[in-house]
Amino acid sequence: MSEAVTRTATTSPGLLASLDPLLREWLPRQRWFAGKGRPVTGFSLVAATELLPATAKLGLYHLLVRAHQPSSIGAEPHPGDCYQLLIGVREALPPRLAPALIGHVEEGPLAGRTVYDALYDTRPAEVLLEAMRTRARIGALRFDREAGQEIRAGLVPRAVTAEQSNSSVIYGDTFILKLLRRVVPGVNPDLELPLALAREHCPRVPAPTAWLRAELAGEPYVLGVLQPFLQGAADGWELALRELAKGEDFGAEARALGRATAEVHLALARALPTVTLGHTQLQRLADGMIERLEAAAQAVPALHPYVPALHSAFSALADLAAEGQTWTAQRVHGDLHLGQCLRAPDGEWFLIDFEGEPARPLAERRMPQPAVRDIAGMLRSFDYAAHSAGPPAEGWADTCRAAYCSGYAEVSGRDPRTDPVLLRAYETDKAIYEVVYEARHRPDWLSVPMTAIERYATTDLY
Ligand SMILES: Nc1ncnc2c1ncn2[C@@H]1O[C@H](COP(=O)(O)OP(=O)(O)O)[C@@H](O)[C@H]1O
Ligand SMILES: O=P(O)(O)O[C@H]1O[C@H](CO)[C@@H](O[C@H]2O[C@H](CO)[C@@H](O)[C@H](O)[C@H]2O)[C@H](O)[C@H]1O
Repeated sequence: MSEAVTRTATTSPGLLASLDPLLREWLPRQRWFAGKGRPVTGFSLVAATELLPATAKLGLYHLLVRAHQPSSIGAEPHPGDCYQLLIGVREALPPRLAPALIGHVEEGPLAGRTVYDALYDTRPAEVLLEAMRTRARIGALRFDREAGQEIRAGLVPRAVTAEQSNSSVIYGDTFILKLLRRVVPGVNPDLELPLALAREHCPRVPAPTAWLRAELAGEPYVLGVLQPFLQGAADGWELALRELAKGEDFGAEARALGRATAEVHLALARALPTVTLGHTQLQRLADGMIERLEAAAQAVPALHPYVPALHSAFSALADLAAEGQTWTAQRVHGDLHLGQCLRAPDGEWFLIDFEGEPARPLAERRMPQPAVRDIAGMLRSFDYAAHSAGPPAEGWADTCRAAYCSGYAEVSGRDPRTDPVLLRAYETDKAIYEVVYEARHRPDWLSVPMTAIERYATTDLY
């Protein structure tokens, strides 16, 4: 497949060829690399923009590269995922940048120089913030800032080193920039939903201050979002594990989280269209869940014995649809779990990361869905916490579940437990997603969702 390449005039055409052998080795080792388990057979350049001249002491390229990989057996041929890279070029790396090393270039325009992941370096990170501050247009890159939002010059950057699906830089404890790593064309919910919520004055989500986009072959790509940094905030996952380790209950926080989730859902339902899901749509929803179950069982054989029993959670949903049950669907978070909830030092909860499940197509992530989907994600997360450290703490998770649902009902007027079939279907679907996610990214964690799978396969609805 041929693809139009966008590059600024000064970008050398031999650049990608000279980086190719280094990227083949480096890219698959990154946590955010989505094509784990299949070799990278080559790259093609989607866009290249020189942000600092490579001839200088420090060069900087913004690259969008497509990684070619053989399709999984039986899967449709795929052009390969497109990744956003910020490549720094230096004579040699100072020791502080050693973990960011990509390699030493042997041939081509950068021969003899060292290239590295420049997001971890001060000057390149400053270049990005400055470009957003000044609403720069460089090559295909469009840096924008929300009207009325100011960015002070000179904020000092530091990269977030935690392993994530994307990569983030904090600027002076004032802002955090998330650079998306695997990028796809279209409207990205990670910018779309926080902007919509900000315009609804929803206080539970940090409002985007600025963003980076590209226009390539007539298609928009969201590449990054800058938002206020919640200084001193702790994420729900850390807090839950801390309370568990102390033998403390997390009910009050779970209730507050339920309230926060409902506030966000109500604001999303005001800001963006809602639809009623009738028989055909619910049947399609159940069919999609069944397809994912079957695909997951192909990918992770440990699921095989549970397939028939799990199937019944989805056919129960289809049965309700056939009886005439309907549900309202709206835009949702799409991948809600404790790690996506931040508690500020004053005790207020915020929800972040509206990208949805990164492995699903964008169009699917942007579809209105029953709000129960997010609730199921959080309930799974309490279960994860209860099973990830020490002996399983089932009672602790049950208290969290009940408190979270009650908190949600207090604000929304609807208790998720009044939809047990839908809730079970979504929890099962999420646990199946988690099995695949863990098998791919964190095999040591596989037993956590597998324990839930076993339970769903052998117990009735609550
Ligand atoms: N507004 C914020 N304030 C403080 N920390 C944040 C903020 N947004 C994100 N973070 C931190 O950055 C981490 C990664 O952000 P997230 O949007 O979840 O990215 P990813 O898609 O890579 O998982 C979060 O787990 C959180 O610790
Ligand atoms: O990186 P993202 O936040 O977009 O989400 C992915 O990674 C998550 C793990 O970091 C994964 O979440 C699963 O593990 C969590 C504990 O680490 C647990 O709280 C969640 O309930 C569980 O789903 C998430 O599924 C994945 O999309």
